[in-house]
Amino acid sequence: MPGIEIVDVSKKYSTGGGGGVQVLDGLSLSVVEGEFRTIVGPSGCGKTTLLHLIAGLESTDKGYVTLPGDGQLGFVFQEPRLLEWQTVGENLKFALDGTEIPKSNYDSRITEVIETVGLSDFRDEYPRTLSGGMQQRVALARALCIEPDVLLMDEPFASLDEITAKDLRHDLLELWQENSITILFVTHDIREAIVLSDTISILSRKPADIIASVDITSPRPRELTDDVTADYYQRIFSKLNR
Ligand SMILES: Nc1ncnc2c1ncn2[C@@H]1O[C@H](COP(=O)(O)OP(=O)(O)OP(=O)(O)O)[C@@H](O)[C@H]1O
Repeated sequence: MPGIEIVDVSKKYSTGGGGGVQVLDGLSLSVVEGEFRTIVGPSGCGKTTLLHLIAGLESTDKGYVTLPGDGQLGFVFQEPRLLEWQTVGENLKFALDGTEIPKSNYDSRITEVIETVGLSDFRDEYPRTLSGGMQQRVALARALCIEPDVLLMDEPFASLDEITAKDLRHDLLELWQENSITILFVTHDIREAIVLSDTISILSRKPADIIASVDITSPRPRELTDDVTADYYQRIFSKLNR
């Protein structure tokens, strides 16, 4: 089934001094529908730019992107980016307002998604009263409540402590397995990528190209400390470091 198709995409940012920064130059990538794909690559190579182009937050100079299903898209950033003056429930309602989902379904949808991320008792709380990990759970709930076909995740666990990140990785995999969502995940953490992904695509320095895509075939659940994780790490790191 067609998933995310990124076809011959180029992007150059203009800079103050003229010239500009060519971040992507004819990049193509196919992600199968329902796949969990992770992108790793050197800092500044264009990973966030790629997610922004897929989400339509930036426009491409050349090439195009197609999405599976109705193209409904959820985005989870490194920071939760919640509306501080709205409760957890209101934050989700705000996201639903941008969709075709009938208003009469909002309440049940919000109840279901908040329960899924384990925050049922916090629906009427304001973000500032929640820990960083709980806020990131709300951000995940907000992305999920719109019934996305695609979830784009830009280093979503990078600012969390390791225990919280581990819990969230576990929950994310469960959610992904229960709902047929195509996930494109960006991380600096190669071991995190191995624990989560079906396939890891390694980007070069900018203008970014795909150096290699490595299928992770070991059975889930996987741990950061597994021997097989260490083997994949060596393989991926050596390609990344070329
Ligand atoms: N709006 C912008 N205007 C000009 N240059 C930009 C803009 N956004 C990003 N860049 C530049 O484009 C390049 C790619 O940035 P991007 O954030 O996509 O990389 P990244 O791989 O996500 O980086 P990191 O891993 O450090 O988060 C960088 O050199 C960055 O400075």
